[in-house]
Amino acid sequence: MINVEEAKKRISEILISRKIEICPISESTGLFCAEEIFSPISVPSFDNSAMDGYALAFGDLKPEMVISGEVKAGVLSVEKLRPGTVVRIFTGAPIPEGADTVVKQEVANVYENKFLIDVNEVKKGGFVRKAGAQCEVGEKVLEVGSEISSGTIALLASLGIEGIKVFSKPRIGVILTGDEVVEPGQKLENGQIYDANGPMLTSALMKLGVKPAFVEKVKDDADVVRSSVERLVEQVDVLILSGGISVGDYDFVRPTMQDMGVEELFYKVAQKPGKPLFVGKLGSKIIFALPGNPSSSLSCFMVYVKPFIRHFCGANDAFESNLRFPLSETYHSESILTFFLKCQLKNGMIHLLKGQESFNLISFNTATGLVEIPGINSVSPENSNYNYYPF
Ligand SMILES: Nc1nc2c(c(=O)[nH]1)N[C@H]1C(S)=C(S)[C@@H](COP(=O)(O)OP(=O)(O)OC[C@H]3O[C@@H](n4cnc5c(N)ncnc54)[C@H](O)[C@@H]3O)O[C@H]1N2
Ligand code: MOO
Repeated sequence: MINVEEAKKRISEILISRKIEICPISESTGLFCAEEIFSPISVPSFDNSAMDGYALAFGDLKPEMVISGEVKAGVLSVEKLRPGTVVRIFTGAPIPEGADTVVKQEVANVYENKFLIDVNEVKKGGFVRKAGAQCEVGEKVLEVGSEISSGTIALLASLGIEGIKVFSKPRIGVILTGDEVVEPGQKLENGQIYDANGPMLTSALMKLGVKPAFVEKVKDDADVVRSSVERLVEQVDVLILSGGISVGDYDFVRPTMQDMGVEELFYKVAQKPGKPLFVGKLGSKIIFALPGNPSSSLSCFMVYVKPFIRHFCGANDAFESNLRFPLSETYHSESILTFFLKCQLKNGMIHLLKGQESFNLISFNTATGLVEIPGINSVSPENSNYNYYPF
């Protein structure tokens, strides 16, 4: 059995080969950039007004000046400013040659074609958005591995970029084991339970922008588990199994991995829930076998599978889990295991919830995430910071 830090380290060291594709920017939200982007133009590409008002040369400023013309946004050619005069100007309109300052209309008085101003209200260069203020031509604006948000898309669009190279999402499939597990909608016979892990893992994957290639339920039968894994692993980059990974007579997942020659990266982590976690490699395929209890499955997903998938998707910060918050109460544990507890993050504090058993889902509804309580101390004091994993 290894500890949580060692398990995280081994996952962060898995080598993967990502694919790259070109994507229209409008379809790239949530993907990760696979190239450095350098601005093809300066933005703004011309000096322009930040306000509706009047443009003038600060050196010519006088309490009374003549309004000699008008410039509106979108005009393609603009006359030079006549010395000693002002021009009416609108937000986004080009600053005429000879002008260097804009006065917003709220502080000016206008009488016929006269512009009247308290000169103390005017700041040299005021309300002029200079060419290149956002970025200069050739300036780096995006790093490899940065996540594309609506804001990123606005930035790329402002540079006239229509498509970018992004990392392809991995293909991921889910296999659920357990003879007792039935689909919602079916009648529950004695000894049966409804499948919580299938919908839960699907939802957690969808949140990462990955639609599972399949979610297939298999019987607790050695031959069926093996033939299903052999067939389905071919279809994906990452295979996730739920259940059947413990030591019972009907837990066939680890023996299957051994029979198939899957290289075991680790099995069993000193943690609760989720101790019998298996991670392995078959050629270029990565296999996560998560324990069947839903809390154990979700906890292992959040702590190990999620960062790995984000890494596969191209995120450059996938393994930097720096969310740490103080506990609202002291937590006592006699265990050497690291605990991942369902909690609520409220007003910057972590509040532990009732019903922490790994079969118990009642607090999943109100939980905002998990908190990691290291197993080395028997007392985890309130107000100290602990790793937090948001759902
Ligand atoms: N002798 C030992 N027994 C167990 C150990 C151990 O160390 N020695 N570890 C326990 C721990 S910890 C866990 S966690 C479980 C993990 O067991 P498996 O991964 O083999 O999972 P199953 O036995 O198939 O199922 C466990 C539990 O979860 C329920 N389950 C399974 N699939 C689903 C699903 N899709 N939706 C909802 N619930 C599901 C299943 O009915 C079981 O109750 O092993 C302990 N045993
Ligand atoms: O540690 Mo198991 O994962 O109790 O539920």
